[in-house]
Amino acid sequence: MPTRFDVITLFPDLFRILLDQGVTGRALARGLAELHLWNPRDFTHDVHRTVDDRPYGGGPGMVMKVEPLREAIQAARAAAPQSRVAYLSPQGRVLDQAAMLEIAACPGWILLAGRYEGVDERLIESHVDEEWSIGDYVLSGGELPAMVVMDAVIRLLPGALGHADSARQDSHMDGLLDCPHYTRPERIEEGSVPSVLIGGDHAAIKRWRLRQALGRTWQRRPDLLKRRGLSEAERTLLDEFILAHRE
Ligand SMILES: NC(=O)c1ccc(NC2CCCC2)nc1
Repeated sequence: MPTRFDVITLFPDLFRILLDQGVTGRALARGLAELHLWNPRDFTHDVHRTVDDRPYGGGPGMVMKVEPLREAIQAARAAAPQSRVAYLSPQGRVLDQAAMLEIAACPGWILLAGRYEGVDERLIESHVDEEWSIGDYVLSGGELPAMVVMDAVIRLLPGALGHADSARQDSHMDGLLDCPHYTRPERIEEGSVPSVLIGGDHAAIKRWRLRQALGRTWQRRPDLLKRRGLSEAERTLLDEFILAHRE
């Protein structure tokens, strides 16, 4: 059963990025996921195809009107009855990898990408199920956040990645930062590859990678480590890392 994304956007062409290449392009081409685009301008009924208007109370910029968005959402809901509606905005729940796993578990999402100063609050209150943010910063549209969510979610779908394991080994998977990566040649002016990775001791390589992930998380994102907690074995590996990295 493919995961279905219906995106409501004034700029559908922006989403070619997802369709044309990479993991998302292949997954969409293979039907692991579906992408449908709905332009609110197609749901206007005036000669000027008006989707925005001036804000009540004054102030700069424009606000997206309720009616075109309501009709676009209703059309998407009719096409995707199992989908929930999510609005991308800085006022939303900030998403992390755990949230992406939750999102990936649902059959489909109708993503509302806003523009201008945002959408009329009555649309959000009446037709939006969830509000999401990809981080605490302001963007000129909800399209890039929508694509960020779709990219993060699609790569979690079974079969989306070449090697099933690579999704699980993604950084921020099981709450740790990623270990360092190396490829040929083994020796270059920038340095050499850690010898453990050259040998064939797969148990040692697995331990080294976990030790590095734990150590880097401890060094760079202690907040993640605190939230995650450590097993006895992980505690030992982290202690080894700290001992080896004391100044
Ligand atoms: N941090 C975010 O996820 C985010 C989402 C939307 C946005 N801008 C949009 C919201 C309505 C008009 C432009 N900026 C930031």
